[in-house]
Amino acid sequence: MFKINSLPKFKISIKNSTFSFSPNLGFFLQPPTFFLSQSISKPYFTFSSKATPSSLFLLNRPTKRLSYSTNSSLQKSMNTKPAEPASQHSSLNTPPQYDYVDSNENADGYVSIKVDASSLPSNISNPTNTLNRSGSKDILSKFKNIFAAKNPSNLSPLISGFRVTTSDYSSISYNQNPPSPKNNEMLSSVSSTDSQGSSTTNLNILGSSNKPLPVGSKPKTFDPKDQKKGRDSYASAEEMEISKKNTTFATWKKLIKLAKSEYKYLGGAIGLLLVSSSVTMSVPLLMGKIIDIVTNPSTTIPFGLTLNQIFGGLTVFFTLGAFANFGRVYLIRMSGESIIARLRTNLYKKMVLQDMTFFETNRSGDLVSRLTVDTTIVSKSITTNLSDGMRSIVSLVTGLPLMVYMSPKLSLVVMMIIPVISTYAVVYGKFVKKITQKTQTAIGDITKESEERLSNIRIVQAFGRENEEVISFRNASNHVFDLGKKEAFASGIFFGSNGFLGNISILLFLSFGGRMVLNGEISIGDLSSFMLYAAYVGASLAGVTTFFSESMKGIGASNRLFYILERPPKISISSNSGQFFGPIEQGGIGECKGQIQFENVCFSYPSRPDVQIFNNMSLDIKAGSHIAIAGPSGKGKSTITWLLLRMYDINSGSIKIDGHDLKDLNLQKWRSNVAIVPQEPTLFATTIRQNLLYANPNATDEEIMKVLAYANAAEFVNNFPKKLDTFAGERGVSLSGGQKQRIAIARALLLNPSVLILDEATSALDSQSEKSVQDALNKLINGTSESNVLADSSMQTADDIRSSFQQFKLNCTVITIAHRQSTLEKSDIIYVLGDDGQIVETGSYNDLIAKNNGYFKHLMDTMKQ
Ligand SMILES: Nc1ncnc2c1ncn2[C@@H]1O[C@H](COP(=O)(O)OP(=O)(O)OP(=O)(O)O)[C@@H](O)[C@H]1O
Repeated sequence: MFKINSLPKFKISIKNSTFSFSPNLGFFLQPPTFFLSQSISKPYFTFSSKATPSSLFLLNRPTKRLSYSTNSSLQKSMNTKPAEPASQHSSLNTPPQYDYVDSNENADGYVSIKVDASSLPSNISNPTNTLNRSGSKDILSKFKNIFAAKNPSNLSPLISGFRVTTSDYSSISYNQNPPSPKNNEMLSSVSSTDSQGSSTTNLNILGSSNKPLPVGSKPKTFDPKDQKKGRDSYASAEEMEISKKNTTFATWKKLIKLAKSEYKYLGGAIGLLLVSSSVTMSVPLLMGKIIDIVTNPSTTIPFGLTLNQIFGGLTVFFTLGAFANFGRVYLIRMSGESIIARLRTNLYKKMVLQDMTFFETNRSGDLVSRLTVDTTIVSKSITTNLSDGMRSIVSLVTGLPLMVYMSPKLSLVVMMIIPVISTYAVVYGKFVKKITQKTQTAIGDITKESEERLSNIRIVQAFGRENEEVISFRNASNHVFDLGKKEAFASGIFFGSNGFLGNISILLFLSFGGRMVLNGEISIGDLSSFMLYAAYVGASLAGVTTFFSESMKGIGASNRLFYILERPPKISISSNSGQFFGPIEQGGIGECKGQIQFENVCFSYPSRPDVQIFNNMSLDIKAGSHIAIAGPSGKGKSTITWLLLRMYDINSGSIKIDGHDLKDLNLQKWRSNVAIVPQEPTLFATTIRQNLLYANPNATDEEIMKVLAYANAAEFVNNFPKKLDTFAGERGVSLSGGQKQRIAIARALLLNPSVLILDEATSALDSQSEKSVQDALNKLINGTSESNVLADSSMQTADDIRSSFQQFKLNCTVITIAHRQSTLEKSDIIYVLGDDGQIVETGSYNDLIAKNNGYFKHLMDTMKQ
């Protein structure tokens, strides 16, 4: 395990870039997890020193400035953020008067420090907080803070981690005369003297309070504008390009097309809609007639019916209407659900068939949001909303002529309002479309941020970033709220004024209508019918405008779906095109032997076209050979494997498998010939058995145990109470790094591949385990072992299992990417990647290491240091 005292020399590393951490952080995080956003891009310091008699480690979070000094005149100081104008932070200009209360040295040499923060500056709330945390051995590995406020939202950025690891320190005291902090910085300082009194170390940590925030500044957390930066910008540019082509009319056509397969149900629903609407629209007419009959006994009743017979008949008529309405709603809802299910499946299918660039530029949380939220909105807009809209339109187009029929004069009065409302509806609808697209994007942002953070909660907690994450989430959530507020305001104005206009038209109607009744131009019954029709028409008009605005919401959301549905993957993974390895009589090109040739390959990642990874790089790997690829970090070793799987297309040159150009091969089938154990193996949140079956769903438990034994994993799996049924946790979080790697090796072996790629496959194992996995693999690869078979449940250890192996040889090409000598030694040929994107040396380990000024020899020598 990593020991502070063993650090070689004085080191300072600054993390002010989101994507790069210095190697010394790797001690704590295996594998290091990087967040793909700006929110932890604050400077991060690790600090260690052997320049003092004892080692000292400091872990300091969003500290603005850090200075370190020893009496040996070693001084480092950094400013990581331009200072805020002093005037804004005058109250923070005074150094805080922390009272040092207690320090206590644990038996293991770690020091706990207690600081009374009661005299914190008044603008920091909860001034009675006591900073009190003690260190333990765990602190280093878990990044627990020694200093932290009880209410971290007030003080968290102050000093987040401090630890002195030495038994030499006899005292730690608070420096009463710290240097003046600048602007909003607050200062804490610890000085210590070693037991011999021969050396003093002063640590001055200048931090800042995040409450109150400096005027005009925000914590660097979620900023919607950030979403436009970095990798999101690539996706949004492409998405905007596609969205631009989708006019409202074109989108509508596509939406209707989506509903096409439901035409039987939707047709039935439209039929029932006409029935129920006819019933509804006849109500005012019938009511008017009944009022006239009741108020004027001389009125003749049609067909000589009695009033009771009329009521009985109407009850039957209305029941028919009710059934028709039920059928309409049921059919519409059912079609809606069916469309959602189909839409989601199509969308998911399109997503999983996309190329890597798509996934590098679109975050999974956002994609999930499109799959769930947007599909629901779209489906609603083409079913329920469409149905309600149609009902309103039917009411409108039947109600209006009836009104005109009853009284053209009154109709003219009422209809004066219609153009105003319609214009209004169009303007409002356009606004709603825009805001919905923005809101859905913002919801997608929330989903992707929270999904990423929650799935990496260990890192969040280990870095003590809970607070910032909550702030970031709150900001993202507030962004949605802000958009919602705008929509609410617009809706308020729209519906409020609509209601007002409706009421004004009623007033006009009553004043005109009343006079007409008095003049005998219209009967009371007809006026009542007219009033009911006017009410229906008014409601329909409101319905039509709602339909319009809801449709615009649907269109806004559907543009987010059509971007994916219509995006042709840059590399097609279609299952029925191209040549495939397999029996010639079945249309194949013969079984895959595993010969691999890279010829003058030039490549740069699409998201970073300016950085050339390979420049006329050539490789020739014989079928069935065991080769290794070596080279300094970041030179493209893993990239070779991604190109081999055609995750990306090369810029020029060619890659051939058994002489066939990779571009001519059926990708799905080619990939099924390759097994990869990646640097960071990923397991799914299911049992170990299911994870293994992912490679080969037909494998038996016996075969599973066999490959587990080869991967030196049988023993620990057998030791789990639930053995193969042990749950691996999300992304394999319930297993250690080494255990995950071994399961991943077993999974790869279970595929029985033609090409096996081991990308640092044993890097997380201790040397003993690595040796045993490598031995097993080497035996498999070279076929010298009496290996094979096994797993009878009575066999408890890997040795038991291995001893029952029979002759077995892994008959495939093996590509190993490794740094360790023990791994490299075993390969037939090593290809060494150099600085200029080419293979600079090729040969066996012994040949390469024998070259005195050789690149490989130099590489190996550097790693030994
Ligand atoms: N998806 C990507 N998009 C853009 N650049 C990438 C991508 N993946 C890797 N790179 C860059 O390509 C270069 C080669 O990366 P690669 O992972 O192949 O290196 P490597 O030799 O395997 O390194 P290591 O030994 O550290 O694993 C690096 O500079 C890396 O930053």
